[in-house]
Amino acid sequence: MALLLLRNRKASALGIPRILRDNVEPFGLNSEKIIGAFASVDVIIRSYCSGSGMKKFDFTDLTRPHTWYPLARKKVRKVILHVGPTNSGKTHQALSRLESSSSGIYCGPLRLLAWEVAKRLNKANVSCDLITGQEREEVDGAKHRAVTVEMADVVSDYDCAMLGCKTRGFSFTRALLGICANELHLCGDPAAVPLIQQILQVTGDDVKVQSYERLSPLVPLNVPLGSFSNIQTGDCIVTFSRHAIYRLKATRFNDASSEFDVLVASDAIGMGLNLNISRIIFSTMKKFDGVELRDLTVPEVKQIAGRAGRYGSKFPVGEVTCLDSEDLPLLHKSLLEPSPMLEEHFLENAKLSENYFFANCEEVLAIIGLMSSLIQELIIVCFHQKVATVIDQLPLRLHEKYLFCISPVDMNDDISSQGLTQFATNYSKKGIVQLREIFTPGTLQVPKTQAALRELESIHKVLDLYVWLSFRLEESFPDRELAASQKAICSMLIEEFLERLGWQKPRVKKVTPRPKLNSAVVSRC
Ligand SMILES: Nc1ncnc2c1ncn2[C@@H]1O[C@H](COP(=O)(O)OP(=O)(O)OP(=O)(O)O)[C@@H](O)[C@H]1O
Ligand SMILES: [Mg+2]
Repeated sequence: MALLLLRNRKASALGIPRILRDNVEPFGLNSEKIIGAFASVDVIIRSYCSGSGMKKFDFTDLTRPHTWYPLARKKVRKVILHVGPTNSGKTHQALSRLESSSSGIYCGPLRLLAWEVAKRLNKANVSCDLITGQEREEVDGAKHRAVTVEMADVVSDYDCAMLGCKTRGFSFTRALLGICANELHLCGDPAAVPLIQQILQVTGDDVKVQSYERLSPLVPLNVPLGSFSNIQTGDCIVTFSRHAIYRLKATRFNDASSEFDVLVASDAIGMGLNLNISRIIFSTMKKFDGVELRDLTVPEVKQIAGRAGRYGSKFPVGEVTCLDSEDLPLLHKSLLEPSPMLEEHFLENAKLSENYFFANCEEVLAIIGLMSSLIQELIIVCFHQKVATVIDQLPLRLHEKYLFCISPVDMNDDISSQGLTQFATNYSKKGIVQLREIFTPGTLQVPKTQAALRELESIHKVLDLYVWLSFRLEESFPDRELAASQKAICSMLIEEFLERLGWQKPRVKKVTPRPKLNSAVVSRC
């Protein structure tokens, strides 16, 4: 599901918004101001493009998204909600069930988690594919798949499915409603239960709640870290921006003579990873969320703090503290408070960058009213005006325009947006986009300045975009391997740059479950 919002004058950029605009009119919405509606992008785009199903699908009735997944609706799914605090064995229990099933799919919020599950299943001789936006590792004869949630398969029939409950907006809702499985396991905070129950009320599924208790203690400390000289082996310092991670790695812990085994991580670490961590240290309790610098929420604090002292790890008791003493009260308070029940906070939760806007909140809310119980799980899919404008000029078919519009491109980054434009232009002209004609690998070199570092990061994004497109337009983007190897070189050169700043290269480059901690970095994948 998505809320499509575009400026009126861009209404025809993709053709689709006009259809939506025309069809939301019966609701009495003012199409001059708002051209949006909740809709299943999947269903709309696919049925529109294929020319089939359009007659059957009533655009004006957006109130019954569960009916968009007829395969799942053929079953009365047994849905098990595994709920409890962090480190209580929810994932372990659900995965055990997945492992023993005859066929299954795991949908995780993070690539690392999908990777961890694929590894675990394959190790247990349960062949399992790994599928994310940017990679596909298929195992012969596999009846199991570990995927990132946006890749959830809603067109196959599984015995068992598992869905990580750290929400990812519409992808999560689509998977929740659309996965066709005899059993569906969800793991998460008790605060999500009423909402999930409400969402699933209309599906006829059989929903059960299974509660868990923490398996090992987590102790909030009364003393802050104060100084980095107090860092100990097993510590994990959590920060909220990639540059802060680099800075901390480079200037604090990574002295070549340092004996410390320390992990520097972003908040992505909170999404269920199992690592050997003795003490979590919040470098700050504030996070820039794309709009403003705000305090961490109760669930965020709990999720991140919950990485310390994982059951079965080297550290049977976890500790948590902050770098600065002034942050301790918020830490302690957050750990004591129950997570707020998930409610309808659509507009507050929706984040818009300067290129987007809510056309008319009252009217948006009128539409939202149609979907009341689902709102929490919805996110806005805004077709970026810049992308739509660029793509609309090109002689592409609708589904191709749609694909370029939803591609993971950072249009605020000049090099990335140029990359997308060039890919789309070449594709429309020649039908084939050869990376070597666009990109000269020889130009890659170790950056010497912060600006050069940013440029290299942008090139990495462009290569990533190429890989993403190559999975969707395989024949037209044939140089996936070259792109992937160049991406690896980019990462190496970035590490090289950091090393020159005094950062000690980690012995473990990829964060694996329970790695030897040594200044590894976990960031959102
Ligand atoms: N019954 C068990 N036997 C052995 N190990 C277990 C068992 N239950 C949990 N564990 C281990 O304890 C650790 C924490 O469990 P798990 O990851 O399932 O917690 P969780 O409740 O999903 O936590 P989070 O909310 O942080 O994701 C994992 O390393 C897991 O393998
Ligand atoms: Mg978990």
